[in-house]
Amino acid sequence: MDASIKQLLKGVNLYLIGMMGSGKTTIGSLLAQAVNYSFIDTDEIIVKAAGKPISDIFTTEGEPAFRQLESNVLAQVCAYTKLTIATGGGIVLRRENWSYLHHGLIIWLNVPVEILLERLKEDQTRPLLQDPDPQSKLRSLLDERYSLYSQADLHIEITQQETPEQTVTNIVQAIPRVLKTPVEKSQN
Ligand SMILES: Nc1ncnc2c1ncn2[C@@H]1O[C@H](COP(=O)(O)OP(=O)(O)OP(=O)(O)O)[C@@H](O)[C@H]1O
Ligand SMILES: O=C(O)C1=C[C@@H](O)[C@@H](O)[C@H](O)C1
Ligand SMILES: [Mg+2]
Repeated sequence: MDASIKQLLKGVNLYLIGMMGSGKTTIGSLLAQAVNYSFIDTDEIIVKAAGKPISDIFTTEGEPAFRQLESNVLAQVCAYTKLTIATGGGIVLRRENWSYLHHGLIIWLNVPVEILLERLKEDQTRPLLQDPDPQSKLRSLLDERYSLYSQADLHIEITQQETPEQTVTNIVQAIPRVLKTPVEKSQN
């Protein structure tokens, strides 16, 4: 790892936000390795704790119950440092979650709907995408959430089919632009 990134980050957590399929889980794991952090995924923690897949939680307990579990997990993880955290696509929806996210550096993976659709066309694990018209569903979710995702500290625009490794390189190169020191971040 580049020693200057380590000095700059000072253990501050990296939160990946963005739409389902934007690559938070895939890229988060690689980004953690790149900056020598541990990796966690709020969706995975919820699935392990509940003992059932997210689609089952949505069906049996409903989306509000899932959102509460998500906030509980986020509240717990933000107490730790040196983490790269892949969040669920809807983490931005609750105002209280932002107070946790702002403990760290928030990175938005901004991926066009066409690419999301291509990645997720065979997917059955995302309950909100089990819709007769997944493209319109993704568009309306993105419209609803766009201004929320925009509140991230760092916007990573993915405009073409780039590899996860290229995206990680872009993120690592962009971090110094938004995080000169942790003090500056807290003053923004
Ligand atoms: N360049 C890429 N970057 C990231 N993911 C990619 C890329 N190309 C293809 N994928 C694939 O896209 C799919 C969705 O990625 P991933 O599960 O990481 O998204 P996510 O943002 O964590 O979604 P969710 O919010 O539903 O958890 C995966 O199957 C992943 O392998
Ligand atoms: O975008 C969303 O609302 C979701 C994304 C996934 O990460 C999961 O958290 C769940 O499928 C809901
Ligand atoms: Mg994920």
